[in-house]
Amino acid sequence: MSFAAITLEEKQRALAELTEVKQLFASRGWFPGTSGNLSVRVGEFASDDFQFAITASGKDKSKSTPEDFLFVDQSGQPCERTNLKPSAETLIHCEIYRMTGCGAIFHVHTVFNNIVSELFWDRKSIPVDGVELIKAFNIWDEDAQIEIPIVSNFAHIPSIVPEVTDRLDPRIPGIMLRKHGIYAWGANAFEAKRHLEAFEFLFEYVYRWSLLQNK
Ligand SMILES: CSCCC(=O)C(=O)COP(=O)(O)O
Ligand SMILES: [Zn+2]
Repeated sequence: MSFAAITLEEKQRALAELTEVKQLFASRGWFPGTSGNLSVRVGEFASDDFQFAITASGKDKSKSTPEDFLFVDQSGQPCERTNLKPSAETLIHCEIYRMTGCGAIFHVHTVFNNIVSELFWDRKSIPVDGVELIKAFNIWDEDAQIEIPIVSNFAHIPSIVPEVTDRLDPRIPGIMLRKHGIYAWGANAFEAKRHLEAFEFLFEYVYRWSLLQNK
C-alpha cells in the first residue's frame, strides 16, 4: 500500500488528456446523442488515494466547458462537493479499474459496435481471426484468433457489473455491452485510445466481412 499524495500537476495532466481525447472522438462522431464516457486514473492503483477523472453525465461531449469532468473515488463517489453528476456508468469504470489496474477507460457507442454485438449475441463474443490489427492489443501470435466478450445490457447499471466481472478476459482490453457500446482500457490514455481504435476497426471489418460471406 502506498500513500504518495496526488499532485495538482497529475490531476491537470489527466484533465488535459481527457479533453484531447474527447475532442478527437467527438470529431469522429463517436458520442452521438450525449452517449459515451471517458475516464483517466490519478494516484496509484493499490493506494487509498486512488481517484479517477470522469466525464460528467449527460453532457454534449462535442462541446468543451469547465464542467466536463469531475474526480471520483474508487467507489464512484465525487471527491469534492460539486453540482456535477459523474457518468451514469461510473460503476462500470470502478469495476474495470478494480479488475485490471488500468490507467484509462474509454466508452463509445457506434453503429458498427452495436451491430456486431447483436450479430454475435448467441455466441456471447465477437470472433476475430488473423487480422493484423489484433497486434494493437499486444497479441503477437501468428494468425491470432481472439474473442471479444459481449455482456447483457440493462438500464439499471449495477446489474451490468457482475457480468463484466465474470466475463472480463485479461488478454482482451475491452468488453462489449450488447446493443450499447464498447468499453476499452489501457495502462494510460495513449494505450486505451489505441485499443479503442483497434476495436472499432475490427468491428467494422467483422461486419463487412459477414456481409460478403452471406452474399
Ligand atoms: C444517451 S446514451 C445513454 C447513456 C449511455 O449509455 C452513455 O454512455 C452516456 O451516459 P453518461 O451518464 O456517461 O453521459
Ligand atoms: Zn453508454
